[in-house]
Amino acid sequence: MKKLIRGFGYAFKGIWYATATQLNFRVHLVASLTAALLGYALKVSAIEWIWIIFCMALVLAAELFNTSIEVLTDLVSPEFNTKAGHVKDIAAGAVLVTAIFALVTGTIIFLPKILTLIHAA
Ligand SMILES: Nc1ncnc2c1ncn2[C@@H]1O[C@H](COP(=O)(O)OP(=O)(O)OP(=O)(O)O)[C@@H](O)[C@H]1O
Repeated sequence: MKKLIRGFGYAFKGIWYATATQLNFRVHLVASLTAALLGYALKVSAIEWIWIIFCMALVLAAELFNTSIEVLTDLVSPEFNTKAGHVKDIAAGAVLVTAIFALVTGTIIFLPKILTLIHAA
């Protein structure tokens, strides 16, 4: 049990490290909070909540993996190295793919509701 709790501690330490050092991670946190507030305000359905939460988890987890890969790359290859550059670029590309997916999903969920509100006003 103690080991399990210690494991959670390490995981939160990692999340805190990413929050403190990565501007992109903080941007994704703010975007997640904004999506949650929009979801609440626009009374999205249970299925839509699942998609919103899935997008949040996907993007934040991708950003955590990206941060981890950046740290490991800097450790293994502190000097300029073309392959180290590729490793970081590919990891950043993976985050971009998840962020685009989240943006498209958010647009599909929120845009019709926002347009309905605008037309009703
Ligand atoms: N050791 C390296 N060798 C070659 N290219 C690198 C190296 N380190 C970084 N790069 C290039 O610079 C880009 C930015 O790297 P950097 O480590 O600054 O990441 P970042 O996304 O700006 O994150 P952060 O600013 O949080 O460290 C990489 O995507 C890669 O193209």
